Amino acid sequence: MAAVIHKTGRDDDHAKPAAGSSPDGPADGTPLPELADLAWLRQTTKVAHTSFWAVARRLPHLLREALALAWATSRRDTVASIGLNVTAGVMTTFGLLATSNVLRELFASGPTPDRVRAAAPALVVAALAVMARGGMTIAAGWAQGRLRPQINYEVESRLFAATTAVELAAFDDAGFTEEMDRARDRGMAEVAAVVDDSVNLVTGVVGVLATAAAVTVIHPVLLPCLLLAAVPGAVTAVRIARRTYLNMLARITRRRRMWMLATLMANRNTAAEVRVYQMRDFLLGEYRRIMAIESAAEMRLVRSQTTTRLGGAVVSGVALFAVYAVLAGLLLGDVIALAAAATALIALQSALASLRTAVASTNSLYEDALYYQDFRDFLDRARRHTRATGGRPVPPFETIELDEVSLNYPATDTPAVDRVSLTLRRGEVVALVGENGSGKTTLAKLVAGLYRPTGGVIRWDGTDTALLDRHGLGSQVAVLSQDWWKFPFTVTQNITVGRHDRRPDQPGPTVEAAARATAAHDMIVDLPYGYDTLLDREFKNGQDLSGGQWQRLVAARGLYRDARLLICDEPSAALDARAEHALFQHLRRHPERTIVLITHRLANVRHADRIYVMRRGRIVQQGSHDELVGRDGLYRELFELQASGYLPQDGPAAPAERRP
Ligand SMILES: Nc1ncnc2c1ncn2[C@@H]1O[C@H](COP(=O)(O)OP(=O)(O)OP(=O)(O)O)[C@@H](O)[C@H]1O
Repeated sequence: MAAVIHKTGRDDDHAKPAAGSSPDGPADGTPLPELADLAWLRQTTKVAHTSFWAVARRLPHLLREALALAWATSRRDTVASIGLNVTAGVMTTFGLLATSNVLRELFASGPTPDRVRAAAPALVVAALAVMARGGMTIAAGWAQGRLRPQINYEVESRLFAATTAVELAAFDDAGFTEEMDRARDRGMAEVAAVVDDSVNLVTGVVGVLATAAAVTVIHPVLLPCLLLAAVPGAVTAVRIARRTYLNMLARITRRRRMWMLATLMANRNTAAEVRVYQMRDFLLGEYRRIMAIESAAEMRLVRSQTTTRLGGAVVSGVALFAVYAVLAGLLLGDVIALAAAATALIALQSALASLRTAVASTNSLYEDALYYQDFRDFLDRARRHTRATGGRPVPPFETIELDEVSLNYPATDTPAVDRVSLTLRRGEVVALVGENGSGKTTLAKLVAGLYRPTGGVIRWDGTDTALLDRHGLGSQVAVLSQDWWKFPFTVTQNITVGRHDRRPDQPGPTVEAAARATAAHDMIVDLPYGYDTLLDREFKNGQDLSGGQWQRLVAARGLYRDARLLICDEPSAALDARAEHALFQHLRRHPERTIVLITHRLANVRHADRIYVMRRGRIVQQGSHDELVGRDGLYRELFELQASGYLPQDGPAAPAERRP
């Protein structure tokens, strides 16, 4: 399987459409290539990490890391888990040695009552050792149980601290999203399991060592017998774990598609469109097709696991038989006494039980280690996508200057913004206009600091923004985006989240003032709980708003933020005429505020200080409205097209047409 992956697992394979497929989908109805072929997996190098020796080499490091995590989470519970388990192991040794003494006394010559009396002290020691061992194992289990939720909490905090710190551009990288899914899907949950397994492994190994010590004291030749009995089970367990993980790797892309389809079929947001376009059969058909491939892969896995298990069981049986044969031989050859042989049998059972624990936890640890590696890889990747926040302090700006700024989205050849130079000054209203896909939103995101330019420099008052404190820079920016998220909070929270850390003594508009400025106040007080209404239908007493009502609320959030640079990307697309008028009244020139306005409704940019017209990522025209309308070019063409919609269609014919 690994060979196939290495042969075909190149990144450029991802971009190529499958042979025989077309923009309308695969002509023959066969599944999309990523559903069957591992080459579509982005993280193909993972497979190389799954060989037994690769994992075995990582194991000590992993154990150290797991224990360090446990230590950082709770020292007391870590010490208790390991300390109590190790002491329980020592009790095993005592118990076995005492048992050996009991048997020696019982098998000695002499009257039975004398033999029993002689064995009594050793019997008491053996009983005490067993009791102490049981008590300590239970206490260790309690400490381990306490560790688990604490570690889960720690790990979740680390993951979400990383996902919220990465740059926005990370989410355009499909590899990042895939790793994030994998880390959230299994990786995160397995970290506590790694700690659990590490403690169990230590416990199992201590148990085996304790038994081995007892057996060696009784007779050294019994030690290799123990090893012989253990090896086949360990090999089988590791092989099964590796297969399971490889299967998971192969399935991840299919599963992501299944989640995607499941979300489309069972989601309030998509329910209407699914019905309007009668997509039910289409979606169910796609889902079933992937399910069929998924089930076939599962069946293959179960079959191969069963075969491996069967082989392992046969070899284990033979090994155990061999151990008994060796013991019989030693007994017959008078190498060991009967009492020692009987103790060896008991020790063998105890050792096998400890070995089973050690092997089972090695097995789980092996598998969990692979998932845990996903979690760590994701954190590493997230770190690479995270910029240091610190830098020079950012005083309120006078000018923002873009110097030959470009941006290429990941894995694209054509720049979305191409060598753009412009200057924004405090108190100006600047408009970006152009046809769909011309780069306006991307340019606005660059100005807002959401993306770093891939070429050129952005300077705030002459300083490269890369050198400035990111938090300070972001706090001077508000964006009214054309794509907003319906936060499932109350109305008030939906507005105040725009500047949730504003202290009461700091200046800024009140919630109501912001809502009034965007004509949202009246509609809010009409809601059943006014400003306290929860905006999510999926919770009790939750309400939803219309598209335009949401846009008013989102605009109120942007104004509540009260930032020096306000970027408005289609802020009125869903607003009615009255709300639009109210918003644009508010977006007038203000001496302290710079406004970047993106809109297709050119009537709204007439009063802008400067208008930049974009085409294919470049600025092709600039000037005031009157200047641009007075010249031939894209702006006049777009403006006249829009204006023609307001001219009477059946009015008097144009002079040229009136001529006979
Ligand atoms: N996240 C992204 N990843 C890759 N390409 C993108 C991404 N976002 C936008 N693009 C591409 O960049 C180009 C510019 O897109 P942008 O959204 O900036 O255009 P726009 O002028 O704002 O369009 P519209 O008027 O439709 O909002 C388009 O070709 C678009 O397909």
